[in-house]
Amino acid sequence: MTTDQAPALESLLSVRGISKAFGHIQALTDVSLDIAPGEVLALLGDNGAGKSTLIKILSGLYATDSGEIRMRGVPQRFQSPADAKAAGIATVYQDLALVDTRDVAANLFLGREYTRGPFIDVKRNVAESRRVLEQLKLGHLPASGVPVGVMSGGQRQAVAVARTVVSGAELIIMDEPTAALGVSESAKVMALAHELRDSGCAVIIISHNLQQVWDFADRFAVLHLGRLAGVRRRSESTVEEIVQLIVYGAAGA
Ligand SMILES: Nc1ncnc2c1ncn2[C@@H]1O[C@H](COP(=O)(O)OP(=O)(O)OP(=O)(O)O)[C@@H](O)[C@H]1O
Repeated sequence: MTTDQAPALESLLSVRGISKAFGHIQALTDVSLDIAPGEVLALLGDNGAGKSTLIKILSGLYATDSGEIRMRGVPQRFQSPADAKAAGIATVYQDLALVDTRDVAANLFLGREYTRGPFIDVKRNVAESRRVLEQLKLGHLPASGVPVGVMSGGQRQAVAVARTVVSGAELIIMDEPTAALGVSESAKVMALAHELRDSGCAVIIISHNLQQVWDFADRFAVLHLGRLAGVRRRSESTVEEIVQLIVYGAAGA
């Protein structure tokens, strides 16, 4: 049995001994986890296992009761989502938070547009958007002229992910990215995680669906009743073992 806690490369994010309670409910107990640049980690667990709580802590939405978060070895104290963003962590929630009436370029650069004097430099924003879309192998998406509201679920997800790249994020957290998607769109979104990884970002994907993430994640971290039940490298584990961790909190149970 492998308990592959630390990745081979130097950690980008290092979480040590995180605990969090809501009143009498202990949502997380002593969770420690590492993720390296260029790695895709799937965060798995049954309903109520603590996935959302952990992600909200990493996103600066919840404070921890105890434990430590480091980015590139530097201790962090997130008091707001802005703090987590400033540390290089971007989270794509299921609502995607896109402006449906605006095009891709407007969404990618919302609030950080290139300007020329007092005006938004639309040409440059579109050109930079094309560059980011190409980088993520999303060159088929129109950078301008088409409101994102008319795009498919998978395309909108891709736009939300591309926006995290524009923001300069190093760790991108995707919260159930395929929950509302069909099989082929899901596969495209998961492939996008590989593009992020290949560009040196670290990616955490939260999922209920092990089958969907199995082929795409390098490692699997399983939460069970608020505790880290195990971390496994895909190359050294099986679907059956991960399912046991999810359901029973232990392999070979
Ligand atoms: N804001 C909150 N107030 C009180 N209890 C909470 C709160 N958020 C989460 N919990 C509780 O903490 C535990 C962990 O919940 P969490 O949402 O993190 O799990 P999850 O793995 O994301 O589950 P799901 O897959 O159903 O979203 C659960 O018992 C949940 O009821």
